[in-house]
Amino acid sequence: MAQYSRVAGSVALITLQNPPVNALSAAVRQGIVDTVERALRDPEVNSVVICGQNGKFCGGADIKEFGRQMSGPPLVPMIHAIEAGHKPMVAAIEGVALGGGLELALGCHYRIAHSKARLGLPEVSLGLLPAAGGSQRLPRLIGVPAALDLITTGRHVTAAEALKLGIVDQVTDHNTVDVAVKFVQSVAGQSMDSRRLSTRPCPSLPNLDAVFEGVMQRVRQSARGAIAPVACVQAVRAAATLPYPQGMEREKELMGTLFTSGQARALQYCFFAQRAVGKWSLPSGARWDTSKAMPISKAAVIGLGTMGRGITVALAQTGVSVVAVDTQERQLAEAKQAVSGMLERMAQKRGSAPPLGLVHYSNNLQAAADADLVIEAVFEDMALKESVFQQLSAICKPGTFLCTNTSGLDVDRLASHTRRPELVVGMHFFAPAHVMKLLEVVCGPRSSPEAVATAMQLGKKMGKVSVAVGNCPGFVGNRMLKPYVEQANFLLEEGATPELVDQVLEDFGFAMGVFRMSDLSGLDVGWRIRKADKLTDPSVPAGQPVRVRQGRRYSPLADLICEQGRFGQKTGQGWYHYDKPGGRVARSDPWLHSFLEEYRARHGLVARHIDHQEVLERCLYVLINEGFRILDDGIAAGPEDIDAIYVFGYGWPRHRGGPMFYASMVGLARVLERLEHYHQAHPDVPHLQPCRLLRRLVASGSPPVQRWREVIKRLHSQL
Ligand SMILES: CC/C=C\C/C=C/C(=O)SCCNC(=O)CCNC(=O)[C@H](O)C(C)(C)COP(=O)(O)OP(=O)(O)OC[C@H]1O[C@@H](n2cnc3c(N)ncnc32)[C@H](O)[C@@H]1OP(=O)(O)O
Repeated sequence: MAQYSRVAGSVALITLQNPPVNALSAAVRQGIVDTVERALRDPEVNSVVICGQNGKFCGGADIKEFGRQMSGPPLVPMIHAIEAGHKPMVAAIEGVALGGGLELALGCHYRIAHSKARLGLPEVSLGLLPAAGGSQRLPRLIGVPAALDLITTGRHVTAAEALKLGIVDQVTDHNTVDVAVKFVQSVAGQSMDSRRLSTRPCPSLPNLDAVFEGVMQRVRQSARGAIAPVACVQAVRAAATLPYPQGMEREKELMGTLFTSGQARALQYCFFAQRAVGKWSLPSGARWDTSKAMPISKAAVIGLGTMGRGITVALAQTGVSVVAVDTQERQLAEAKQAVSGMLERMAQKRGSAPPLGLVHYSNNLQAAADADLVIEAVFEDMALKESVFQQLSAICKPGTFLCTNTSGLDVDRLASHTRRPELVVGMHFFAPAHVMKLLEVVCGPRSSPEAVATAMQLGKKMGKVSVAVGNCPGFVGNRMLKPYVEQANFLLEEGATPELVDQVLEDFGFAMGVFRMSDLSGLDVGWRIRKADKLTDPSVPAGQPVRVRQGRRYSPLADLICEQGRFGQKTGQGWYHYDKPGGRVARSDPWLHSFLEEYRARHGLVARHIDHQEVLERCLYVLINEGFRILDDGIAAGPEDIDAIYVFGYGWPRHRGGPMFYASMVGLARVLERLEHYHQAHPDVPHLQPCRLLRRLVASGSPPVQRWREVIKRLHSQL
């Protein structure tokens, strides 16, 4: 809807009304068309201001309409009619002007923004391009390089930057609509010819071809297979090289390909998944909208290794006062330096003061006594964590939430070492904790709704995508990672190389293949866990084949690599070779290849040719299969939770929508058939055995991923 009113005698005020973000739904577009026509017709009106209800100009096209049959007036002629209008039109931008919202504003003759407004063309992050003339008007307004930056990254800019770039004509701290009304009266009656962006030439650029070639190369590299950024470059190129009408044709043609693509569906699914995970519910019935989160103004972080330091930085950045505790003086001193350095660098980038005063350091656990919430981040060792929880339980004031940053240990067991198990939850951050967007909030069977709500809210405040998950070894992310890494190791035994496996996964779109990723995280981490799980124990029962543990196939390859002191990047050697310890460029390592050959020979394994499809299917489908088990076990509430975890924490390519969405795109019947095939070939690998939920979903006709929750509910209610 759009409301029409007359203000200051001769100004028509058109207010977009579609809460919460005034998205351009069919009804809003119809409202704009009608009210603009009315304003142009009305002889009493000499100028127009367009604004949005509730301090938000417009969040763009209505994404919910994309999957449906289009109805209502299209955006392009609607915006064209505004631009062509003979009365001055001003966009009064408060809150946001994004996507179609900014394109609407670009059709206006002037743009006035509130200083707190954010503007951008984020269509690329939804697998689209600004196809309501944005790809043609913006380069004409601000030049090709700046337009390419905004359109290919989708980044939002502040009003101040928008003014500097020339996107807006004025920024105000006052009531934007009042300022716009005053302004539009001052230009009423003037010719708007020079203000119509579509009639302007694109500012010329020397070496146009070279600029576009360079940009295209960079964009292709960072896109990792995503097609929208490439189409965005092509559209801007059309603006720079073609007259406006032909440029618009090209924009439409490129959008036609993107609009119906699987990638656009995947990216739009991710948009809604990211929002859906905030609306958590637990098997106990506790929910996001009925559970009260407690305010956290003082937190404590215990253990200042890499994770503890990152968490401290992330908390301080959020404005939370932190007491950072490590009982080892040397570690404490190093952490102090590292945390201050990180805070200073981040502040310098932002051009603000570092919040150094918010962080206090102590070598005594007692310093956590009056914290509202404590995050334990000591070494990943159950006995050590148990002792810390026991002490915290005695030291902390009543009501302090006790959280653990464990990456997979039993949160409920830790809770049982306290006198307040209901206040214990997992807060599993990902390294580096001040950068990575994901937070798994692990809910034990005794965690109270308030504890979960508080951890979820704190995560949100820290800018994280917080996902509530159940308590089981590895939770969601690491539980699914285990069979994935295991398959990769089996593939090496059978004849693949780390280079082949990584290449296939990186071609799929992962930022890093499994072996490169393991080298980066440190191979010793997994080794320690396998030791704790008694998998590497040399006292494996006599006669037990060396490639079998606990009755199933086991590859000791990673253990043997660790025994050589090869822990990955940090030691300069792992699955790859690095120039020096801490080096980042992974090089193929002839030692590793000979080692694999000797290993196969020792175990009577004959290397065979393994094609890309097998690598991809075995690594991904086994991970997806575990995802179905997690859903069946109720450890994740829905596929969106798993997908958000993989996209935001594990480098899963966003344009593939997350593992569960990907499975639905491949076809559940196909995933099932391939798992059956591989399980038949490897009956000693239980993870390849298709899970019950997958079979039930296929039997139910493979419903779309958005309907899996219903099937899961039905399945459980029949138990
Ligand atoms: C045929 C097409 C031709 C032309 C091309 C034009 C294309 C487009 O315009 S595509 C859309 C471009 N716009 C965006 O990408 C903006 C998306 N929205 C956001 O980034 C954020 O929502 C926000 C910055 C606008 C607000 O953030 P915040 O205050 O944190 O709120 P939420 O993100 O939680 O959103 C609240 C609520 O609104 C829903 N929503 C937001 N934007 C849209 C939208 N464009 N269409 C439909 N719905 C939208 C969002 O899903 C939330 O809904 P729930 O409360 O139900 O979860």
